[in-house]
Amino acid sequence: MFHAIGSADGEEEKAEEDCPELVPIKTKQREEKEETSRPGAKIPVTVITGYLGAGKTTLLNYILTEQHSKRIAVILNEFGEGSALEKSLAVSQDGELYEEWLELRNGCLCCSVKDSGLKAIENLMQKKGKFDYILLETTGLADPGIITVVDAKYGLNHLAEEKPDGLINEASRQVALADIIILNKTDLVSEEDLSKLRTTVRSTNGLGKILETQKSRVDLSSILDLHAFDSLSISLQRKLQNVPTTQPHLDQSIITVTFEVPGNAKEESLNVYIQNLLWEKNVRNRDDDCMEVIRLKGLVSIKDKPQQVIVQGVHELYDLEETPVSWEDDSERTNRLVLIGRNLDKDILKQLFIATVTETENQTTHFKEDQVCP
Ligand SMILES: Nc1nc2c(ncn2[C@@H]2O[C@H](COP(=O)(O)OP(=O)(O)OP(=O)(O)O)[C@@H](O)[C@H]2O)c(=O)[nH]1
Ligand SMILES: [Zn+2]
Repeated sequence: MFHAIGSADGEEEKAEEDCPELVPIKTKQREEKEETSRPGAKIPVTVITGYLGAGKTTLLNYILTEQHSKRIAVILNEFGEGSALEKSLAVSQDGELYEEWLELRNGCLCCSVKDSGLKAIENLMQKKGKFDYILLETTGLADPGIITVVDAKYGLNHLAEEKPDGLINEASRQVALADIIILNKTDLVSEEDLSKLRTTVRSTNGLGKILETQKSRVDLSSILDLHAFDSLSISLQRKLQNVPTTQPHLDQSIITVTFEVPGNAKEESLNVYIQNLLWEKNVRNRDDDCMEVIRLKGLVSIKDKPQQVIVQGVHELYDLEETPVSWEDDSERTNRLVLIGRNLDKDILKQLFIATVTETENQTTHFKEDQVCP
């Protein structure tokens, strides 16, 4: 999610006019109600991320110029000086400069912002009303609905890059967070190298859809329905069922762990389980390394709730969302979780979840209150 930053009292009145009032966060619930009564009322925001030069702008330009029936808004969120202007020019085709939204013939809009993505999106809502999709290019934001573009030629190097202090490198993090991973520039590598990259990417993120492209020319229908897809818990259930637990490809590398536990969890116990992983970070594996969860996704069964609940987590943020789908009967109730991260031990994670569901006291075995992970 975007964090609202209060706008400075400006000398520039024009800029202030363009910046609408920020909407308080408490409107979220109302919006969700609206969405259920009016399907499709929420516009999906997709973040396009990826290593320097992987092909993000190429992808956006492709979307902006390709003929399709969708109304798409693209926000180029460039943080570097100068590059925004360069990109604007590249996109506008006729060389027209814009600070405003640039309308393209195929029903798309494009805009470049340097600071808050939120400002640009709200601006867009006020001026243009309805869009099918909003795409946002960035190198840093983390939010569900993420497309990561990977350079087929240098991707493996980026993924293997070692960071000081054992930190997770940026390329791995981007792949771990992605819903869709585009292996771009396939023209530059042999089938053998491509297959190595595919295997590494798959072992990092067992959940995401992998696509292969040249010049980021991807089938648009396959990348534009990320949120729509997830809100249907039936498809999520089917999708999660096919996710395998992966083996670490490199030492200390990110893997995907998945398991299923039948039964109901009390909402409070479920929160404790998730918070121990994402917030307290006090769950350790057999080597006493802290588990680091980057992404968490699941379909869970909560005690006294007839509906299936989706849990989504990205780094420290997570939320539980009731779906409109009810469990058919009690025998069917089951929890399916997918966790992507480092030092993950499937057995321990599953055991802890079983303890959560059955409310036995073995919760403490792998939690060390006094030894919080960095
Ligand atoms: N050979 C080859 N080159 C490509 C392909 N896709 C993109 N490129 C080139 O790769 C370079 C970088 O592409 P961009 O789309 O600017 O990459 P980006 O991710 O937006 O880059 P930054 O914004 O700098 O991080 C450009 O020169 C593209 O023309 C491809 O499939 N094959
Ligand atoms: Zn770019």
